[in-house]
Amino acid sequence: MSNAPVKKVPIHLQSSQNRLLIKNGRVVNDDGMEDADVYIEDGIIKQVGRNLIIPGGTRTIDATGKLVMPGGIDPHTHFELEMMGAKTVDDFYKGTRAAVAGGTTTIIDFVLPQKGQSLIEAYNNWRQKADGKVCCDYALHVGVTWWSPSVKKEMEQLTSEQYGVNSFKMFMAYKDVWMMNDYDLCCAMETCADLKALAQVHAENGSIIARNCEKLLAAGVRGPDAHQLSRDEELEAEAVNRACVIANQAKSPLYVVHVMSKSAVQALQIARTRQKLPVYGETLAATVGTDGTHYKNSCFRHAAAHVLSPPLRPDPSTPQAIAEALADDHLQLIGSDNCTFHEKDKELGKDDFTKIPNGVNGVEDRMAILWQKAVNTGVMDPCRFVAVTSSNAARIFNLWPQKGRVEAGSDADVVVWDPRLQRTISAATHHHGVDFNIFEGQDVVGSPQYVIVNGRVCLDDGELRVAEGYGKFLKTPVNSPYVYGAPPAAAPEPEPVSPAIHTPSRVTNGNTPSPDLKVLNKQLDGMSVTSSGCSTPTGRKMRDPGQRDLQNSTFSISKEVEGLDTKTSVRVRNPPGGKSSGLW
Ligand SMILES: NC(=O)NCCC(=O)O
Ligand SMILES: [Zn+2]
Repeated sequence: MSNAPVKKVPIHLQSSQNRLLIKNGRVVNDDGMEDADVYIEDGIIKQVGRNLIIPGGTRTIDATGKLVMPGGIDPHTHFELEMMGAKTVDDFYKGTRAAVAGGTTTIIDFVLPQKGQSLIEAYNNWRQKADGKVCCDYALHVGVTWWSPSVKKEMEQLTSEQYGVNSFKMFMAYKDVWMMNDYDLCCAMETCADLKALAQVHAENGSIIARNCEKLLAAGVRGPDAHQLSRDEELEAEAVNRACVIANQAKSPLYVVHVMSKSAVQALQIARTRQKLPVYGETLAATVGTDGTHYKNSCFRHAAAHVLSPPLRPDPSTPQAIAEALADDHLQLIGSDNCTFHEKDKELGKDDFTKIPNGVNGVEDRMAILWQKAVNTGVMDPCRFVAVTSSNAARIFNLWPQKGRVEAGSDADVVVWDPRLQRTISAATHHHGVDFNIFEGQDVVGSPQYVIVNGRVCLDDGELRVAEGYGKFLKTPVNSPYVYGAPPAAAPEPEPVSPAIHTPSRVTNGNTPSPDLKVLNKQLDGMSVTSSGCSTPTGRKMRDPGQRDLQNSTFSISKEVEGLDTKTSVRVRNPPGGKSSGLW
């Protein structure tokens, strides 16, 4: 495709796309699947069901054999970020273009102020960079990279309706740049709790990393492989534990961004047993889709392209373990941390690994990689896939059910997913600005065929037709019911906050499985064509022993969806948190 951006097309000029019917597909939400048609008008899902009455002139997409899912929400991107003396290649146009190509229809980027800089000034700067360029909707987290009474005041301002921010990220690494000490971290988390915003942390022990870097450089160890050596799993796990302790002391819920190792997942699990408030864990497509063996590649370009923090782990069992942690609700979301740098920028660290700009791609391939590694292998069912790629982010950041759900009244951000579509990931064909892809050469089965963004068909039978500036900024209100609990009802005691967090094992979408669910799921296991794929309370797809591979399995989504003349709709149960009431 041409690199020239398509300028925004006013919605009233897109008449043929104002009304859209997606027919014969299987609708997948995080709590169940049903065979249903989806009717969209003026950017909103108007009806979901069968035998819908549709106005003439409506465009129809035939989704026979396809899954109809909420568009992905990538909770972690860095578009047009300046760091370590370089600027990311993917700006808000190229980045969101790549996002849409892969099935993601909302991204949440990070405003990262310099130490001493006004948070509001940085926020305005980000809005300026993004507003005219985004091809899909976006929201913003704001980094708290230093501490003072003015920062506290600005956090309060940012959570107002005017700015619409409900999450703040603190760094425990990047010493002397963005890192906060424990005292300041505690103050920032207390402020988040007071404001009913969500505290996020980059969890790595930055002081010890700095010391390790000094020692490695002094010993003449200067190549990209030293990046991982300077910040091993122990330093991530220690920081995860410390962040949980501080959050507990500050009485704050916590969201740990990019959990990259088995040790860190374990630290999260242990901390949750004593944690008073929710702790969420996000991992990355990079962690599930590749590993740290690439740091040993003799080509500097190749090794440096994989440098991000925390790093990919050399333990080859990590990707599978992380996919399982996502399936079992030990982790709740998968993001990309998309932060791409040109070769010439990575070369800033040619003779000193500490100067390699940190970051990798992932916003485009996040969904296909997880599908390939977790759904096709039987680790996760399609409902859990929707939960971790979309709905959980919508709930946590208080965008649900506007986003993250295929339901009447929700925004028409919809993906028609072809579970049989085969392709090979490559920098030659991806839609990023960067010329390297960390998943290069990987074959995936399952990708979007159509991507609908606010009612507009932006990926049309594989043809990307995004429009620059078409997306809008999403204000995220504080006091997410999912994080802070629904407002108390009249008589009964309020529900405990987010059961997902307190019962992290064996659940789909954060719910403790009830006995009847287990029975239901057992029955579903025996059902073929029309049954829900949400067949286990763990989120793992039921399968017969030895049939882990979707392509070789009797569980064939495509086969199941095709040729149906009857419908079985299975709703597993209502999601926690209830419907979001916090939207302004
Ligand atoms: N993750 C990374 O390596 N780069 C982006 C900045 C950050 O999130 O740490
Ligand atoms: Zn990041």
